[in-house]
Amino acid sequence: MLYEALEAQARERLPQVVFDYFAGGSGEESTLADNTAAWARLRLRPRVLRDVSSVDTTTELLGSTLSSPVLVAPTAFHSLAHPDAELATAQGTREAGSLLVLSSRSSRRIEDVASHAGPWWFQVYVFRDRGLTRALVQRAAAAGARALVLTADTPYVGRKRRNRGDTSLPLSDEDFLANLEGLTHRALAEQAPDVTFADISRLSEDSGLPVLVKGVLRADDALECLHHGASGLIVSNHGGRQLDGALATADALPEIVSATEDRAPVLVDGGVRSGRDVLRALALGARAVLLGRPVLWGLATGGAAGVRQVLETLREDTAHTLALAGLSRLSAVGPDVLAPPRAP
Ligand SMILES: Cc1cc2nc3c(=O)[nH]c(=O)nc-3n(C[C@H](O)[C@H](O)[C@H](O)COP(=O)(O)O)c2cc1C
Ligand SMILES: CC(C)CC(=O)C(=O)O
Repeated sequence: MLYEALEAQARERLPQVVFDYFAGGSGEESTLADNTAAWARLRLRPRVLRDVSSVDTTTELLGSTLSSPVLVAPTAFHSLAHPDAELATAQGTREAGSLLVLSSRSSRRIEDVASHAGPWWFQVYVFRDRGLTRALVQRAAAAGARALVLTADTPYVGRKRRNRGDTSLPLSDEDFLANLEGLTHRALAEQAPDVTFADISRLSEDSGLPVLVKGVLRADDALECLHHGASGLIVSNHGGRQLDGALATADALPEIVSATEDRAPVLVDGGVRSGRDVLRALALGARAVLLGRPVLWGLATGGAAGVRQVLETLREDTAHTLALAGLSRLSAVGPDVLAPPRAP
């Protein structure tokens, strides 16, 4: 994996409670472990004798041109990793030619992050107060977000073995509530457990933006999201932080790609740690992947430059992998790149 040494450096630098919050998963952490293992199970079938003297990793996604099919996943509270927090993440992501999905739980204000960002989408937690949610997505739209990402897998926050919840984190109220104007108490900032498919079109109407749904692991849910107006899907189990025992995203992706038949882009995250994993995801039909924890390790160890380096390393490794697989551009990647599963 590309990021083991970087993770070790971040572990040395961060307070234990913060490292555990970033690195941990819910329950027994079985889904967390399976996310990486499931990518590794997929074996590649390289082509030979193709001219791979130049490899193009650029891609277009919902109107944004990106240097590679790797986006930054939404993660909360970047002030825990670096004093410049999401401002640094936004800058590093922009410099790498990637796209930032900004968490609702950012520790800097949307408008301030936007002024440092290239293309960005806004991740939405629907709060118990729907008026607060509406105000938030309208602010995001006004600040230049190009899409919303509705996180669907977090009606309640998964219980982590390593942490006793975010109350143990060294976060000021100002950082905790950066985006939630007018809220004076953390308890008011809880997610709504009664979010449904109807919220997809509501968010789109309130903001005027396309909505992607993140956290989908089943074909029937994927189709229901499209029926309710979703413009894209993100196959995700929240990096193994919500329902432990949920299937790995590499195992969920094929049924969703097959059911949705190119009607909307399908993205995936969870345990993507190399160019090989990026190629595997694309071969299963994903349009792009999102990277979670490695970006936090880059931020913790090097601020904006660290984030940029994490993304550039993966872009370079993706280009190298494509070349070794005999592919000179992303549109040449198809299911034939994967070998049939080995008999158990
Ligand atoms: C520390 C941390 C905070 C996260 N915060 C959010 C969040 O605010 N919103 C969200 O939709 N997903 C959140 N996620 C999930 C990520 O968007 C993503 O699904 C996951 O981290 C991808 O897996 P990876 O870390 O293995 O790359 C968080 C993940 C981590 C590790
Ligand atoms: C504040 C949390 C809900 C952020 C999150 O999604 C996570 O820690 O996984």
